[in-house]
Amino acid sequence: MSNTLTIALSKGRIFDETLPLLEKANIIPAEDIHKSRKLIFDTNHDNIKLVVLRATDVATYVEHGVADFGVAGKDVLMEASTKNLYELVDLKIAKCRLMTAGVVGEALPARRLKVASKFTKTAKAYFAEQGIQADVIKLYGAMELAPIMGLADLIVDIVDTGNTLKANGLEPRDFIADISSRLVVNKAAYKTKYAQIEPIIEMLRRAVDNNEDK
Ligand SMILES: Nc1ncnc2c1ncn2[C@@H]1O[C@H](COP(=O)(O)OP(=O)(O)OP(=O)(O)O)[C@@H](O)[C@H]1O
Ligand SMILES: O=P(O)(O)OC[C@H]1O[C@H](OP(=O)(O)OP(=O)(O)O)[C@H](O)[C@@H]1O
Repeated sequence: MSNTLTIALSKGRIFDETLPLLEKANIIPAEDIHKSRKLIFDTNHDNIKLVVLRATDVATYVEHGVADFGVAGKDVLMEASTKNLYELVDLKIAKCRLMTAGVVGEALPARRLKVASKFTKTAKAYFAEQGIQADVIKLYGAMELAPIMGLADLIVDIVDTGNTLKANGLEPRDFIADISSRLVVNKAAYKTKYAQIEPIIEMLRRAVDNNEDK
């Protein structure tokens, strides 16, 4: 059995907040990941590698066990297949909310709603739970356009400052979930590589607590 540990990360905002946490767990990339076109990176440990993926692919790599653990947003995890994953640590980074949003001041129509989102599974579950009839349309980005163009009555999207909604004439409506990034571990790897993984998890937990105390 290989004793290499592979950690899956995604570029973007999670990455920038994950690196300082990893550093506190003494895991440091051997080169500047931002300046490289590479996808696999060595670290200061011979047996720890980092792979850099799209945010939505991190859970897939860990779910299939080709990465041992990874960092992904709760929004992405709620959409993903996670039966082979443990969600072990709330890293409390990249915090935001998942919300519905619509055109400022516009009332909802008295018919089945049209909802556009990248988060279709979560959106369907949310409207079903509320007892609201809704057709959910899958989009891959720029969801704010959908209500403006008449593709949808509402969107389900991430809201932090609310600036993106405001800039597009939209307003937040209903809260769906608090989002932050989570450390996810492949269930089989957690058992077979426990001795390697557990100290790293413990250091990350401590790093999160230190961040919180500041
Ligand atoms: N405005 C925000 N504030 C805080 N956290 C956010 C915000 N937007 C997204 N996130 C969190 O950061 C994660 C990654 O977002 P990022 O914008 O870096 O990637 P992305 O553009 O959604 O992914 P990709 O384009 O690779 O599919 C999201 O899954 C979410 O958990
Ligand atoms: O409430 P705000 O502070 O404006 O943040 C919300 C925006 O942040 C995210 O987009 P991001 O900036 O990551 O761009 P992208 O997902 O479209 O790449 C999200 O998709 C929202 O559009």
